[in-house]
Parts: sequence; structure tokens; C-alpha cells
Amino acid sequence: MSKNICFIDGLEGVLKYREVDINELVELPYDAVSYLLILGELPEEQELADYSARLHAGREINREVMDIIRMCNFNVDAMEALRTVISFISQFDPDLNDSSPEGNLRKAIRLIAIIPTIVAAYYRVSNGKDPVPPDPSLSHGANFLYMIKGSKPGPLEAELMEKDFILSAEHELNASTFSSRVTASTMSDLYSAVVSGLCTLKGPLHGGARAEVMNMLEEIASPENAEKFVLEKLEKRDKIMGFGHRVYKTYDPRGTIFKQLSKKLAESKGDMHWYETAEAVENVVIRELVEKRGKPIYPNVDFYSGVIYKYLEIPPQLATSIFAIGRVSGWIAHCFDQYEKKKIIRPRAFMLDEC
Ligand SMILES: CC(=O)SCCNC(=O)CCNC(=O)[C@H](O)C(C)(C)COP(=O)(O)OP(=O)(O)OC[C@H]1O[C@@H](n2cnc3c(N)ncnc32)[C@H](O)[C@@H]1OP(=O)(O)O
Ligand SMILES: O=C([O-])CC(=O)C(=O)O
Repeated sequence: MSKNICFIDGLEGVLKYREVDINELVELPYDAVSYLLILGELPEEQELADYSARLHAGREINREVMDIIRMCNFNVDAMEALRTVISFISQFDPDLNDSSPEGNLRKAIRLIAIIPTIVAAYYRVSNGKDPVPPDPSLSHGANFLYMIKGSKPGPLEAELMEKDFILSAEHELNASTFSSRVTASTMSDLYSAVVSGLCTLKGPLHGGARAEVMNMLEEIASPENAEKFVLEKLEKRDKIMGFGHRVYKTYDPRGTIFKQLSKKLAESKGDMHWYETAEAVENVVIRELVEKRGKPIYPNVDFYSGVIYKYLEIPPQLATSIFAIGRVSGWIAHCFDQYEKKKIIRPRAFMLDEC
């Protein structure tokens, strides 16, 4: 079953969730992809409507949760607030210790629904604004943008946010999913497994790279500076954030889709600046690492997604938590699979030598 959740061909650059290619998945609503990951099949129309309705019903946060959000430190990454709040709310979920498939599904839907609201409320409060309540008429992506900006996004921005969540949703045994699975393998509860995933996603070698890409673009500032920036980094043997992958030894298919989408967004805004700066970085990295040194270092999922966030005027502080909004469905799919196995994950220390 676990092999079924995700398929990656790292040499050919192929990615499928539950046997559906990423290029097809990206045309679906996020809710359908989330349903596919968690329940194993694409939903029929009524099943999707019911699933979306359950997500809408789980989006509101109450006053106590708002109080916790208001107590968070707004000078650090939103991931700190997110893991704190998820940990806090777990105590009040009536299904916390109901490990039946139904109890776990109820928790799963609550988690997927509430995470965007927490991130958006944190962002609003940190900017001295009131939180914006969710709008049940909007998709998962459009509603998130609405809750952070306070006005409904245009169709392209809404589409891009949905696609961002889909492209971020699942990636086999990446570090954060592995971490969630290990927690689930002890038969600990789903909130604990999601908190494990959040803590692991945060690191700059994993999901935290997206924020680093945004900071890097800001530092480079314009396409003409890309060459010098990249050469200096490589000279010092520093990594270029948003490049390289443990599994892909060619273009990451998500990176390719994100690149096309970021170009579309840049064109629609009549502002190619960030796109061209990123493309200039990519060209130098490909020339220096792939063509001259024969290293398979291509843009990964975090590179052009960072460009999209720049155009959406999302601050780097929020980037990893937005990744988590998409990824939570993947973590949960793996946890459900692990719960079925009822088998603890306990590798031997010598296996670390191969990591
Ligand atoms: C959602 C995600 O998690 S996607 C990944 C997000 N992370 C990043 O973008 C951070 C930058 N990238 C990296 O640190 C790495 O490529 C990783 C962590 C993604 C993969 O790591 P690994 O498979 O362990 O590769 P490793 O770090 O050993 O690198 C192998 C070689 O490629 C080089 N390399 C790998 N990535 C990069 C990069 N981004 N920039 C420059 N060189 C790189 C390394 O310096 C190393 O060179 P060497 O053999 O001469 O010493
Ligand atoms: O698979 C990995 O190791 C990292 C990655 O791309 C992801 O988590 O999306």
C-alpha cells in the first residue's frame, strides 16, 4: 500500500500520487488530491462535495486558539507558531485517542482544514490586523489567500495557490514524511505525527529552503547580479538554495511546472523581474554544475515556488508553513498506511551511514 501513495522516477523526472501523474493532478482541486492521497481513490462528484464541506466546517478557530496565536512571537518563522498551536489544540480534540479509522479521518480533516486558518491568523495578527474568517464559497487555495489578504484573490492567483498546495502535497519518504511515519509507527496520535512532520519540514535543507530562496532572490536583486552571486557561492562550496535533490538526478517535474506557473504569473503582472532573476540563477547553476562539472543539480520544488510567493507578496516568514498546508495531506496518507501496518519503524544505526 505505501508504495502506492507515491511513485518517483528520479532519473526520468516522473512523479505520481496514487498512480496519477503530477501533470494531471495539478489540474484538479486540492480537495480532490487530498482525498485521493488519504482515501486512496479520486472522489466522485458527491464524495468531493462532502469532503470539501467537511473541510469548510473545520476551518473556524475559536477564541482560545486566537489567544494562543496572539501570545506567539511574531519575529520568528510562522512554523514556530504553527507547531505550537497544533500541539495546543490536540488536547481538545474529542477524537485525540480514538485510533479507529473513522476517528483518525475526523482528526485528519480537522488538521487539513485548520492549518491554513492558523497560518493566516498568525500572519494577520503579526501585522496588527484582525483575522479574516474563512469563506466557504472559496477553494482551499483561494480561501487561504483571502484569509491572509482580506480580499478575494483573482482567478490566476487562486489557481496558483491551489496548484502550489497540490505540488507540495506528497513526496514519498522525504524527511518530514519519514518523521511523521516514525511517530505514527509507535501508534502515537495523528496530531503528534503531524507535529513531527512540521518540525522536520522546517529545516533549510528541506521545506525551509523555500524561504531561503526568497531571501536569496532579494539579496541578488536583479538578473545581472546572478552570475557573480552563484560563482561566489560555488567558490566557497556553499549550496545554492532551491537546487539539488536526493532522488531526482534530472529536472524535478514539480520544479518544471512551478517554473511555467511563475512565468505566467509574472507576465500577468507585467513584471518579469523576479522570474528573470531566478532564471538567471538557474542558467548559471546549470552551466557551472551540470554542464561543466557533470553534477545533477537542477531546480527543486522550492525554487520557482519561492518566485511565485514573491509575486503573491507572501513574506519568507510564511513560506514553510504554506508548504505545510499542502504537505499535511501527504503526511496523513503515510500515517494511515503506517497505522494499518501496526509495525514500529526502528532502523539500525549503521543505516545512517547510507543516508
Ligand atoms: C522539499 C525539499 O526538501 S527539496 C530540497 C530543498 N533543499 C534545498 O534546496 C537545499 C539545497 N540542496 C541541498 O542541500 C541538497 O541538494 C539536498 C539536501 C536537497 C540533497 O542532498 P544530498 O542528496 O545529500 O546531496 P549532497 O548534499 O551530498 O550533495 C551532493 C553534491 O552535490 C553538491 N550540491 C548538492 N546540492 C547543491 C546545491 N544546492 N548547490 C550547490 N551544490 C550542491 C554538493 O556540494 C555535493 O558536491 P560534492 O560531491 O562535490 O561534495
Ligand atoms: O523528497 C525529498 O527528499 C524532498 C522533497 O522534494 C519533498 O519533500 O518534496
